[in-house]
Amino acid sequence: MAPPTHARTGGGDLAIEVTDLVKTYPAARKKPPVRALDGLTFDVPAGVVLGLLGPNGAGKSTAVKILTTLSRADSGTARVAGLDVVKDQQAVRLAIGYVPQQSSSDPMATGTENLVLSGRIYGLSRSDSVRRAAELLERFGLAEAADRQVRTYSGGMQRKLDVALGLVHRPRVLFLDEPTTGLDPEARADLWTEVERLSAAEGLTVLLTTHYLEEADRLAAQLAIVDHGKVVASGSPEELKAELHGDSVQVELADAASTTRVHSLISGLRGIGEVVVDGNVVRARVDHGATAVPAVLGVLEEQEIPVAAVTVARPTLDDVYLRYTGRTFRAAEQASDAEKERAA
Ligand SMILES: Nc1ncnc2c1ncn2[C@@H]1O[C@H](COP(=O)(O)OP(=O)(O)OP(=O)(O)O)[C@@H](O)[C@H]1O
Repeated sequence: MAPPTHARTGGGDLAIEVTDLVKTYPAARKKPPVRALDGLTFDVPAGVVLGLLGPNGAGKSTAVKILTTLSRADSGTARVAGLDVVKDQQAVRLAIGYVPQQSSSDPMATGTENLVLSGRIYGLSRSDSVRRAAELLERFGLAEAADRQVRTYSGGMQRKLDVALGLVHRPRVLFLDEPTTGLDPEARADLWTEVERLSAAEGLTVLLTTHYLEEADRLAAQLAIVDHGKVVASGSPEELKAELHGDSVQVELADAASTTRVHSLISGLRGIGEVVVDGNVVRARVDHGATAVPAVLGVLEEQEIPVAAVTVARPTLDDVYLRYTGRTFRAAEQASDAEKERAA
């Protein structure tokens, strides 16, 4: 497998530069230490939305905590808005906005009160804070709810307020940690539109972490795919998918018990690349979808294996992830969840 060649974009005005970050959490309760970052390297050109995509436990939040000065790496360097996150900690804090996974708003205060307080904390005068609060509430479609307590907001409204809170002091770089986790599809799409608008209209650099492939595909102009604390591939979603030639054939089986047999039958056909099993679905990378499907269906019919559905698709980010890590995104998430349960 060829190593990723474009983890660095090189040249231009870089808003974030991350070089070889390593972070190990110490051993706890007879558990071994956890190497959360293992030489993480990537950069983000100014004005770009970069998605740090990886399954749970890949190290995304740890990276964001280091870049937002909330945690320190064991080694490696990171610069944000041209400033070193260790040596220029205070200046970094003023140059960035950070929207953590957990909401930081006060549920008993109104939207306006939350924003005004945040403005005051950042050193804005009272009148500037009030003006900025009104401007942000308007921009995020929250003006009508401005004087309501935040606890009465829907999940989507609360998340928009969280993003607004991160923007009060007009940062140059905005960090969004898993911004749409827990939101329904409509609220998620709504927030995507807001983030797109922000980056387009204001030239804001946005680093967002996500474990939603669809979110990464839709929102990020550049992606860094993270696995076990390292960037395994990077580029625009289109570039990453275009690197995979051919198509992806998915065979959904009526009976999950036959997946192993189907895996070996399909693997034996000509023109077939990697074959993986994902639940009752067997997925294969093929040179040509149009010629592979009749061959796949032929061999399954011959063996009298019932098929629920067959689909042919252009490569997805899941295929990209599979190519660089050897497992599907869903399998990686399940493994990470199982690991967490064991550790608990
Ligand atoms: N404070 C901590 N102490 C010990 N281990 C930690 C700590 N924080 C994170 N980890 C471990 O470090 C690894 C990376 O975690 P991190 O939260 O950075 O991943 P992530 O990609 O953001 O995933 P998630 O979306 O689940 O937060 C995981 O194995 C996690 O269990």
